[in-house]
Amino acid sequence: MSDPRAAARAIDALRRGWPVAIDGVALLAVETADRERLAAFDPDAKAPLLLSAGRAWTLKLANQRDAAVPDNPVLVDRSPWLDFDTATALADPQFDLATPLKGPFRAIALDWPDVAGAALRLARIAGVLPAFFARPAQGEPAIALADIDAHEDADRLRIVTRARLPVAGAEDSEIVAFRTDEMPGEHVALIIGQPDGNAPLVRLHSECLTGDMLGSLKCDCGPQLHAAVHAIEASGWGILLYLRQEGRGIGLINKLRAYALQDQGFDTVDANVRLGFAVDARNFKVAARMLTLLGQPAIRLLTNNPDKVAALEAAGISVTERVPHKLPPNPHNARYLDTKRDRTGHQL
Ligand SMILES: Nc1nc2c(ncn2[C@@H]2O[C@H](COP(=O)(O)OP(=O)(O)OP(=O)(O)O)[C@@H](O)[C@H]2O)c(=O)[nH]1
Ligand SMILES: [Zn+2]
Repeated sequence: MSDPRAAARAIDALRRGWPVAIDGVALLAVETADRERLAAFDPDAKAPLLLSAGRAWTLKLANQRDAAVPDNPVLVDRSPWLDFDTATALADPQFDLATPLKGPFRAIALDWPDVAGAALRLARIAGVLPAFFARPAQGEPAIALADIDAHEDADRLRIVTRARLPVAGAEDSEIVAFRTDEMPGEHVALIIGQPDGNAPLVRLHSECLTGDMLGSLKCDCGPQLHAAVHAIEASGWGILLYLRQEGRGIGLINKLRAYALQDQGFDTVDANVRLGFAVDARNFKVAARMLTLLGQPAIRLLTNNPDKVAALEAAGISVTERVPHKLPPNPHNARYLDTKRDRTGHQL
């Protein structure tokens, strides 16, 4: 039996700088550790460092091993000069340009690739940098791989409450709130208008605190959010899903780290890779589950992103039409939109 609460406890531990054990491997997150915690975790200074494929590639470590499988995590041998500060420099890309790294570093065989992948996933869910010291477990709070799967299982989402919610531009609207017992973010659906027998016009909007709330001009999220409400209202009826998948699923802090890298000149794709994350870490099964709970197996989708169509179709939702959702660029987001068109397949 998998236990999603075990994953919730592990995520909490990572954020507090406490070690966790996944299937017999003890892991200490570099970001939330410090010298004392590292010394307590690994008194002999032998524990190697686990890095994501993207981070290892950025540091030119990935090609030393597994060149054929560039998505694989990499284990870095614990040389005497790989102390806590150096590990931080390996984990955190913000200083890559300013501080040429010490070395040399050596990638060593990773006998537990599934555990490594699970650890990096946990880091993403916890919103910390994907880098860990690793050694055999010695009684740390344990989780199994299946616990992490259970934690992210979209089928655990359920409707908790619903209420009328008139919004600007769509007064005949109802909000429906969804959650699982363990996951912190509550997703919501705004049902705009009344079902009229036609497939609803649906928008999947991923949370963007900077764009949705602060009026950031770096992206197109704020204008897209408001334009979606108007487009759905004008279409007769439909559903806006507001998904708590900030920063394409890497969380606010890591998105802002990606922004800091963009300040150094990297684009939105390379910034995610340098941090050690997937370019898009969102799980659109969440959206499919919400539509299923709302009784909508066939929809028209408002998006420029063919991946969203494919992900919904793969999760059993029939997308009968893709409706473009383009907003005019501004001087601050023009490069971002160009990158989406040129590198992530957006139809812009
Ligand atoms: N990691 C990261 N996330 C970003 C960045 N800019 C915007 N986001 C997030 O991207 C999400 C919005 O996704 P977009 O890629 O803009 O658009 P999309 O939803 O994939 O596609 P459309 O449906 O066509 O709009 C939100 O969660 C934003 O917080 C960035 O530079 N880095
Ligand atoms: Zn945004």
